[in-house]
Amino acid sequence: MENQSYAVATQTIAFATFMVAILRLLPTLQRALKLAKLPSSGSNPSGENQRAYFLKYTRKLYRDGYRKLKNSAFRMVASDEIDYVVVSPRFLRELKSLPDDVLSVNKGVEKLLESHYTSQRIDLPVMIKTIKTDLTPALGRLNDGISEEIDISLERFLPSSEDCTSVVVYKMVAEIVAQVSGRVFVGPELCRNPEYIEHSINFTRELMDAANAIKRMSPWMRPFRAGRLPELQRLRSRRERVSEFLRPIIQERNQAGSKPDDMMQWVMGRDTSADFDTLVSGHLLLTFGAIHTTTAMVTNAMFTLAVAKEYISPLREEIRSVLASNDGRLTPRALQQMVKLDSFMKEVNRWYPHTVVTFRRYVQKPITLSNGQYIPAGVIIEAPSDAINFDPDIHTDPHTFDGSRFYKRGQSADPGKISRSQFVATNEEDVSFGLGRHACPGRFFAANEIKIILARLILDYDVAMPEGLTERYSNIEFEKNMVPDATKMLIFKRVQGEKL
Ligand code: HEM
Repeated sequence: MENQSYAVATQTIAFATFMVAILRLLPTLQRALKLAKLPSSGSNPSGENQRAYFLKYTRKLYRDGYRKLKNSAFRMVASDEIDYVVVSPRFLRELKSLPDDVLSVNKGVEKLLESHYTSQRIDLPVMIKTIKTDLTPALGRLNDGISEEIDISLERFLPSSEDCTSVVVYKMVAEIVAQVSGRVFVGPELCRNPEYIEHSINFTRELMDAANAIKRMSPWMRPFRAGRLPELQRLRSRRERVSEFLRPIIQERNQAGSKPDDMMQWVMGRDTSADFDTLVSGHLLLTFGAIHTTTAMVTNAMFTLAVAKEYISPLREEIRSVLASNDGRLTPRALQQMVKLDSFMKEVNRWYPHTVVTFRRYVQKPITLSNGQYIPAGVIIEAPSDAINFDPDIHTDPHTFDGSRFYKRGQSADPGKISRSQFVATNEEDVSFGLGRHACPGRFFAANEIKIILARLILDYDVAMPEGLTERYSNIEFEKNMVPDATKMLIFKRVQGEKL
């Protein structure tokens, strides 16, 4: 009798567990059924496991899918457990205006960074507001400080003599960018501190290492094992050191009446109730968004200039003449007049973007596109920015590198459309900086900083490949990211008599 009731109890528990599992899986199953109705970017003909296949051919898979299916939304089976739906320019106009409770940028980034485990806070609207309303309008008065910081940091790498110097470009540029951005983020004393520069450069890498280590772990194991990952422990320790580094500065600013002219202070002024954790998290979010994106862009431009020397003379000429007509100062107006440099930067960014997708949004409520396709909640949509950049219907002869492409386009455009050819432009056919309300708010600062660094390097130095090398260094592709090789060197030689 006792055995019988034990058996019944066991069966009931097993059935209940089964039902709970079914109920929990139901939304996933429903989503899978709805998703199956969307076309797929293509099967995996190699027989390799899907993860390996995706990692090997990511860029190609997006380009092939876009070429075949650019008039519809399509599924992309990637290397993680997330369902992705790729949307082309045709749908971006209708999607970009949807509110955040339908398409969430934060949830998309939280998934990318595995915020639940890495503890990186994303939802910090004060940072975006401060970039837009304080940083961008302040560029005019910040540029002299930015130029000063570039001079100071360049001296560490490039001697003022006319000898040739071999430099690991990414390392040099990362230090310049960390210091220059730091000047604007936390002021001149801190930004020159080697510890600050080291945190700025390494935080992003450690955050991505931790997020990727978590993604490699089975979702079922994460709640139990993720905390023990060495990558996550390294990230925690980095965050603690950054907190301790920033603590006295934040305390001092809370107590003293002084008001430095920098991001940290603007954020504190804009949100007077912001606690210590918010300020540190905000600073780290800024570091994540700003340092390696800008560094990659400048490094890519230098790698290209070292082999495409025909651009050096016209760019130098433009920089010289703009300086001459602006009393030798790199004001935002002067930088805006550097249209050939702007075009060159935009073409470099088209060819060597840091990611193959932008406009990543988590779908919180289902959407029906104008062509009738249904996108269920729970997936991430992405714009295939790299594939769009090489679409022959958008760019003539897209596989030819033409540094003057956007200059020529700007010259021949109607006055109302000239801005579409600028480096900072965003529209449905140009999503390198994303699109809509959440398009990169830091792009005006980035363009400003990149132009000042490049103007300085182009005017003052001749740049060349090391002896025996003639080909541009290839970028390294991993998953959806593409980065310049951080180990590669170029030769810099001071141009006689030049000084910016
Ligand atoms: C060449 C350099 C840069 C590139 C290529 C770049 C690219 C991007 C892209 C593609 C997005 C996503 C936009 C979207 O999904 O619609 C983004 C967002 C963002 N970027 Fe940048 N970025 C750069 C520099 C910067 C800098 C210097 C800052 C800070 C001063 C910054 C701060 C941000 C922030 C805070 C967001 C999130 C915006 C939001 O969620 O509303 N970025 N960036």
